[in-house]
Amino acid sequence: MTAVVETEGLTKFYGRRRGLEDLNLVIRPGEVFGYLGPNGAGKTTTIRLLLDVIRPTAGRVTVLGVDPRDARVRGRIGYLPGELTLEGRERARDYLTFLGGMRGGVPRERITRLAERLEADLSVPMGKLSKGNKQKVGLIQAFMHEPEFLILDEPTSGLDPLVQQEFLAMVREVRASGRTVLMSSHVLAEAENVSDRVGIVRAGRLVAVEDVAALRERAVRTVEFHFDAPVPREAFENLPGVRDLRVEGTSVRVTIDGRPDALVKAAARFTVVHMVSADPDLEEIFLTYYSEEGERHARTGV
Ligand SMILES: Nc1ncnc2c1ncn2[C@@H]1O[C@H](COP(=O)(O)OP(=O)(O)OP(=O)(O)O)[C@@H](O)[C@H]1O
Repeated sequence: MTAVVETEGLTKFYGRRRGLEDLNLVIRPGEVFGYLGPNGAGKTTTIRLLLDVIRPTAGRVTVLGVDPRDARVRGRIGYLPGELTLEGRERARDYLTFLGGMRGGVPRERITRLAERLEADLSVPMGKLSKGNKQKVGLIQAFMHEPEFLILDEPTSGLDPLVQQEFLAMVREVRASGRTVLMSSHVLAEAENVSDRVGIVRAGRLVAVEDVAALRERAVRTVEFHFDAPVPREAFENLPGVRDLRVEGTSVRVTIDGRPDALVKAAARFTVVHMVSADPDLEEIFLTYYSEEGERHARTGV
């Protein structure tokens, strides 16, 4: 299958200032790719290159199999810019209807349904929309024509937590229909929920690309079992991935590194009355990885 995005040595300098350097990235059809990095890392630069808003200094890029300069590809993409400018007296609904017409006609009910889901007020003139409502209008226009590829720059900024959840549900639906999403963020927690893979960019360089499920599997977490009677320590010793074993009467507390399978099977030989497993803090794992491996990647390129 053709990659949705494929870049080779993609580079953008603004004069002497590095925006992005030597980006080699493939985004596969049907995945949600989280593009993460601190402010000024190069996320927006990458997105603008994909959309032909700016042109590369060096390197190559294809989007949905074609050069982004091919204007026909634009209609197949839904784009939420990071800095949205929605001004004027036109009502949000009229603006969205107009845009929908430009994109070959978007059913009115679809716009209404998206507005309901995001709790967006479309009766307000655009210039008078609150920041959060502007963001919602931006999201509606990105999703409404059901594009093959959604590029969302900081999509949840300004949205309250409940609306964020709804947005994430929308992203999952896009993936379920086999379409592709690239979303940028400077917060891992926001992207980890829905992303299949995450890429980290820093100071214009991609320092890591990780599978979220694999990252979770590598995570260190604490697990606690409570049994109906005291258990022998030996039953939990030397289990693969188990560290810091503490057996106190009827409870067992361990740190596990990787899969909990062996531990769960060992515990299942006794009567478990209660179990606590702290969710791995992906942000923490990622930061560890980011500071150790990431530094190495950045230095050596491997
Ligand atoms: N038009 C421009 N002219 C000069 N430098 C620019 C321009 N746009 C971006 N840069 C620089 O390129 C680098 C990458 O910026 P970019 O906007 O891509 O980062 P970002 O990861 O999107 O950050 P943010 O989260 O703040 O939007 C920064 O050092 C920025 O100052």
